[in-house]
Amino acid sequence: MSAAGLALDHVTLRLGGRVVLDDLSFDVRPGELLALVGPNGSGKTTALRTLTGALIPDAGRALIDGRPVAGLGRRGVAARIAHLPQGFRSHWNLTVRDLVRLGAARGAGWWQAGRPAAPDPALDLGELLDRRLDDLSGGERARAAVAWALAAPAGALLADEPAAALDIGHALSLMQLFEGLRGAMTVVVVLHDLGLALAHADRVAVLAKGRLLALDTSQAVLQNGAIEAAFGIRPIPAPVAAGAWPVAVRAGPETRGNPGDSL
Ligand SMILES: Nc1ncnc2c1ncn2[C@@H]1O[C@H](COP(=O)(O)OP(=O)(O)OP(=O)(O)O)[C@@H](O)[C@H]1O
Repeated sequence: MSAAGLALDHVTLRLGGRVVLDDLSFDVRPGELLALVGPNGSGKTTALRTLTGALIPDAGRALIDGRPVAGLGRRGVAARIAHLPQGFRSHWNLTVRDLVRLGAARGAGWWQAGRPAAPDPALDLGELLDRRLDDLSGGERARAAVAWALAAPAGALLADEPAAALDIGHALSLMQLFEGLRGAMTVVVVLHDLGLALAHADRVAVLAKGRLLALDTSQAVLQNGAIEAAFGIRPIPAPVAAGAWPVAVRAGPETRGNPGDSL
């Protein structure tokens, strides 16, 4: 399966009477690693769920490879997109091995799914395969969830805060795993850690109040003021070697008040 191109095209979406996505448009190029960042409530999860067709826009459309998501059906979307929701939990207290098997059956059926490949070594699940999910730590469960998401072939992975529970070593391994998928798969990853986003993504989309402030390279979003405008903080490039954390993020005096107030 080839990497999928994704897009939101002038999407406006209301939830509970409030505009959550406000004329939001962006393209994700086939095979790129795109980080989606923005303050709490800025619409990141809603944008991913719109791309999967789980939420229907009031205006505009979501597209996979140029085709409206609405016309693909649930199975059509599942065959193309792996969606790892925020705080993923399995309904059953499976072993990690069975969770990965379940992931391999997504979009097909148990009877059609081949044997899943072993989880990527970057996920460090070798010792955990026969442990049950309820007996794992939050970060171990989060790594198992990524293995679930990647167990079936798909043209794109939409991962909502997959690194939130991970220690720094496992978070870096996860981002390296995503980098390794480049080209073969499109990856959209929601991250709260700006260091991870800026260090590893091909491009960074900055959301605030349901609007796109920037979609550009890390260098560009650091320089064009989008990070300041979205979060009310000042990103400071750190003097570290390439490949390490490229920025430190320090609160500035302008952090008082609500992020995005200047929009
Ligand atoms: N079912 C709902 N009904 C009403 N409002 C909702 C509903 N779901 C989400 N919202 C609101 O939509 C806005 C965007 O939510 P969303 O989960 O997309 O934000 P987010 O950027 O992913 O936030 P976070 O960083 O906190 O995970 C929030 O203000 C949220 O309260």
